Amino acid sequence: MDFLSDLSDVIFESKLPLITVLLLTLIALVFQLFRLKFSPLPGKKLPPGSFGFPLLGESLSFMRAQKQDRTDEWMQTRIDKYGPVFKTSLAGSKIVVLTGQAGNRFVFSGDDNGISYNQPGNVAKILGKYSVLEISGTKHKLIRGAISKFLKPESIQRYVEEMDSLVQKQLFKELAGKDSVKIVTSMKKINFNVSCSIFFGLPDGKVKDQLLEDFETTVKGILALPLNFPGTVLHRAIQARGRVCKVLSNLIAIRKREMEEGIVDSKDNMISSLLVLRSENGEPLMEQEILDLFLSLIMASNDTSTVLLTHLVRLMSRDSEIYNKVLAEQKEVVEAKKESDGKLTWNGIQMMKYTWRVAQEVMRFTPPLLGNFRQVTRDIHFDGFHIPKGWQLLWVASSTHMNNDIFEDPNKFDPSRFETSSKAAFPPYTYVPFGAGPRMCPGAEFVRAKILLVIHHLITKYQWTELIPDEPVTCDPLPYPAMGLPVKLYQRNGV
Ligand code: HEM
Repeated sequence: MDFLSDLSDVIFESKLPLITVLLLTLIALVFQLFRLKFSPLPGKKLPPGSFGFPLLGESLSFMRAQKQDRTDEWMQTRIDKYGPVFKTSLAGSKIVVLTGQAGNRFVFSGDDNGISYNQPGNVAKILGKYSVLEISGTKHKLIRGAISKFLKPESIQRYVEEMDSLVQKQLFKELAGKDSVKIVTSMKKINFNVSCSIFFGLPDGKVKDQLLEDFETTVKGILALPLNFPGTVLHRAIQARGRVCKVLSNLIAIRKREMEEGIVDSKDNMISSLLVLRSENGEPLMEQEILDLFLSLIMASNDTSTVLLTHLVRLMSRDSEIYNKVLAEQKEVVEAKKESDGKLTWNGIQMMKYTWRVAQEVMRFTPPLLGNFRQVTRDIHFDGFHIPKGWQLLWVASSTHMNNDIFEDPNKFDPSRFETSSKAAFPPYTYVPFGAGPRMCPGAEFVRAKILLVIHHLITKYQWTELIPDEPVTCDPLPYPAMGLPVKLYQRNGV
């Protein structure tokens, strides 16, 4: 029986005391007998799979796999055993994992098909009920439209020079004069500072530094136990959320004033563009809606971009051929900048084709987000299986990224598979680091520009080597090097 294999996992690989294991065994046996006798859904064909232990489900083995960066293996074992659609139970929820092109297509197909985007756990408590991850229907369309307008290539072209000077300044602040740094910490700060300046027009200084600290505390609440009283992680997170909202609320008041005085245009930053937004009935957004939206934007953009940058830096310290090819391309951009007064323009970004292919291949191997959840809002069917209302769906990027029917020789790191000529080779819904469909990441172009600017300035000024060879990666829940990727820096001359 499935639960027996889970049990042996727990006994042999976990550090639970024997008495706990025996107690769990007993509960599991009683539960299994109960389940066989009183099946809750007679006659309905549920997806195959195991709910594991009562209460614990398969959470222990999943968490262990995450810690050891073996989540793909955890998924693959179940795909081999049950097929591309299987059920499991994680963190107290019944979940159907959908993998492969058809599974992805089903999840990504929309919000009105019995599948809603609302996120499980503490997400709504932390990001607020108006966060972009919670809203749906016309409100989602309205707000998503406004964010996308600000993040689309035409808009980025307007602020790319500002973004470039922000990246240079932040990189200098983080790296200048140091002979070693932790890449994760530095990249997180650079990402946060650049995004906050571009999105909200927030200047550097103590307020911004405190905002990052409070924001980090806020994010920790997402995975915390749902216990909200003084001393708990969730309580601290909710307090920190209050402080973040206060800073953002002050900024909103300043932007409102500036707009009234005609000092800024509604296109100048995201706050201004949301302040002029009107619903079908001509109603403006409430301040709480704007605040929740901002929190979800910072949340969605910061760690994901940091993971991508971190893995790019790590790869380039390990693979000198890729490092040299990226450097050669970036030297061409330095030459081209001479034609535009030393400024990095949108055209300069377009020249960084090879560098972006490397980033794309990094995201194929290590998608910054494993995948994402959906809620089932009414009984639905997929691939002949019944999925009851109240369960959750989980789509998983790596199950198509590492499939050799889709990607030739998937374990080979090969950026050339993203050359335009071979693009048609990937069927839709198979390369999905940014998701797909109406909820696809609206920040993909913004992140491309930001990542390329950081790599441009980093590689043309520095070389680096890892200080901890073979540092393991651990997913908590995003895949970061366990010790934060400390590197030794060498200043480069003459580029
Ligand atoms: C490498 C960096 C990034 C990756 C890999 C990434 C990936 C994703 C993924 C997988 C989703 C969920 C799609 C789904 O479940 O269907 C998502 C949603 C989202 N992302 Fe990103 N993202 C990145 C950077 C950003 C940035 C920089 C921003 C903002 C500027 C951003 C804003 C959002 C928003 C607002 C959503 C929710 C969209 C909606 O519900 O309509 N992301 N992202």
